[in-house]
Amino acid sequence: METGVVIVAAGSGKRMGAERNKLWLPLGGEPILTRTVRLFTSHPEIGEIVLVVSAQDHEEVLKWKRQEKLKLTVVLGGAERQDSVRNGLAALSSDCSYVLVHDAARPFVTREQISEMIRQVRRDRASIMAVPVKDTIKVVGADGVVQSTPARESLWAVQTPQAFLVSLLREAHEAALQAGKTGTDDAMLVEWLGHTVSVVRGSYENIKITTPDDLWFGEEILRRRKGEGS
Ligand SMILES: Nc1ccn([C@@H]2O[C@H](COP(=O)(O)OP(=O)(O)OP(=O)(O)O)[C@@H](O)[C@H]2O)c(=O)n1
Ligand SMILES: C[C@](O)(CO)[C@H](O)COP(=O)(O)O
Repeated sequence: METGVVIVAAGSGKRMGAERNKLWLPLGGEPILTRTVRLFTSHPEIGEIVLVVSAQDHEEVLKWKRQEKLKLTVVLGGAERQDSVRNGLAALSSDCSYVLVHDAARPFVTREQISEMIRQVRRDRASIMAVPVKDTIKVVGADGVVQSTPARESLWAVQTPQAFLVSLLREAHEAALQAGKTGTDDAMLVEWLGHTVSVVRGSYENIKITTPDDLWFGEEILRRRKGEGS
């Protein structure tokens, strides 16, 4: 029962405000993109890798793939993250039974966390990585006035990898496409089918590089890990 990964890297990085896709920015001296991809090319339990990239990055990624002799499939993404995931799913081989979906903008996931998600999805068919929120979260209306304050103990900040039975995720994406619904993560689409999604407690280090300050946090995470010899 093959496990694959769809790594989504086809965004434009608008919130980073860089001149090109944020994933080419250096982190510890290596582009975020290549750092994240190597986490999976070096993982013994990942049998297949599909990397979803933008048209602007396509040629450069193919050149890097050839230079590094990497076994991965490169496909083009879409307007929304959901479209990119769908394109990645379509490129998975027929013998891939389980899939992890991971943001290329999350270069700090660990080998052990990837293994944990693979174990969990074989039991639960749908599982996500998340951490309990530390701040109080409020729902605020367009008028800038607080509408409600959900109980913090029930709130988790969702990360990736998110892991699914391939057939389940394909069904969820097809249903969302037919309904014209867009979710901000893949688990939402599975939840809309009424399927349960389990949660694996992740790490606060598994940040998504989104805005410039995340680069500083990221360099500090690398420094700390280097000091710990990991
Ligand atoms: N149409 C899209 C949008 C996003 N992503 C990917 O999904 C991950 C999470 O998205 P996000 O952090 O929002 O990246 P961007 O969309 O590039 O950032 P922004 O929203 O600031 O433009 C990233 O690895 C991004 O490359 C993608 O593959 N296809
Ligand atoms: C999937 C995700 O990383 C979970 O937190 C997040 O929803 C991605 O959102 P983005 O706006 O596409 O970065």
